[in-house]
Amino acid sequence: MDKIRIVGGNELKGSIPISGAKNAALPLMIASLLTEEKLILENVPRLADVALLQRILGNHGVDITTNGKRNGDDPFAGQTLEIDARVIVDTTAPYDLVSRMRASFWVVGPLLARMGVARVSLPGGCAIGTRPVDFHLDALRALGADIEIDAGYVVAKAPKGLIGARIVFPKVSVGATHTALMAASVARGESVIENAAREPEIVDLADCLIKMGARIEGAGTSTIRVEGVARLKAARHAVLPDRIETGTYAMAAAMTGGDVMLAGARPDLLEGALETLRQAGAEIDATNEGIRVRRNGAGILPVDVATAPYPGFPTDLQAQFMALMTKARGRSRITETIFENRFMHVQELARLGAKIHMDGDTATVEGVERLTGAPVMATDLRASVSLVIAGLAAEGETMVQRVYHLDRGFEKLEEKLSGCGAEIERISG
Ligand SMILES: CC(=O)N[C@H]1[C@@H](OP(=O)(O)OP(=O)(O)OC[C@H]2O[C@@H](n3ccc(=O)[nH]c3=O)[C@H](O)[C@@H]2O)O[C@H](CO)[C@@H](O)[C@@H]1O
Ligand SMILES: C=C(OP(=O)(O)O)C(=O)O
Repeated sequence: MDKIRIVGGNELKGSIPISGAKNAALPLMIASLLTEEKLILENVPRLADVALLQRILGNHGVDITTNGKRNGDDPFAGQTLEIDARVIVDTTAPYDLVSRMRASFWVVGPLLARMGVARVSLPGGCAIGTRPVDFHLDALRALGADIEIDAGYVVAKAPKGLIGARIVFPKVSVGATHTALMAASVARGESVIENAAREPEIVDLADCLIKMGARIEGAGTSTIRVEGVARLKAARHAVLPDRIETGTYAMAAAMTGGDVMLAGARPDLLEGALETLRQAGAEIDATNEGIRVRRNGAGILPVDVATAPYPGFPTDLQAQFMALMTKARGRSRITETIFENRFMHVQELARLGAKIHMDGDTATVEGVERLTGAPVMATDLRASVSLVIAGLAAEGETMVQRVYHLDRGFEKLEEKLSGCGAEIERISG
């Protein structure tokens, strides 16, 4: 298994290109199942999750062509996928594939809507909580589906097609909003989705569905109205920049000090998190090129945060922010309100000398003067990158093990950071 070796202490200086968003690319690829015509997606990140979803879609009969790289191409440019779901040969998404990635479960909505039947294994994904799928299933039931659980599989049937309905989510769910939006787009009649997630990735999916001919209003607000259409057609869409990758590198720059341009990043996608970073002492400026992050001389200030659905502080940046707070001048409190078990980075950060006390859903972090390098274990995607951020500021060598978690969501992480002066390398094995 590969490891990442970091020798901490260098300031980050330079430019980091921001990739397309994993959490938008995945539902966009899945939306291809809704049409017999070709969906062309640009700016798709090269990630393990994207490759796995290509395999899952391939299993359903979807044909995907990827543009190759030519000499002289920007090594960080995203890929273009031409996705052709003209024929669906199999409506089963098997356990061995779906159990490895949460988002793959979302094929259930489009398969059901288009084929009238779907058999999809219950999902896996980052082990950060129980993560049930009841909201997805209730949304599909509201649209007229008959759903049973059989031997670990969701078996959904709607032989006469889905019918528009009012769907009220009891709690904000990104994935269930994706499911409802995709299924309602081709249901008969009008649907209203209430308490919908407002994340930018929902807006990106809605924008692409609209290009495909869907009639959707209100994406980005809590109430989304969808007038179902008989069929969707070909479209071309570019995936929006990854706000979590952006926030992660912004925190890395705030942690090490220095001056970094996050090229291609969109500040409007993470205003709340950037404001929190400003309070922590980082200077942040939006420019034509992206977001410039600096921290010169002054130390890191403690800031309390609680995660919340968009536009609140993202749970996907909680671990990275905790890493930053380990070196703050004072005490901060970090509360996780979305997932009940998203603190696995705490004991690993402690190996580097961080002082963190847990009480229920809140971590109290006592900033320390110095962190010291140590062997640590990546436990999930964002937890892993929090260890990288801490390692960049720790004295001596940090060896991050189980980096396959990182490869799910961070494209060319070592190249991007070493390009800004970090001492970081992958050790294959
Ligand atoms: C691939 C992707 O985009 N993953 C993101 C997505 O995950 P995901 O879509 O899985 O997360 P949700 O927004 O659905 O989860 C929010 C909360 O709702 C609960 N819940 C969800 C669905 C359901 O049927 N029943 C239920 O109880 C979850 O356990 C959790 O407590 O949004 C999360 C919250 O921003 C992010 O951390 C993940 O990175
Ligand atoms: C939790 C995440 O991914 P997933 O939902 O695929 O587990 C994430 O992207 O941080």
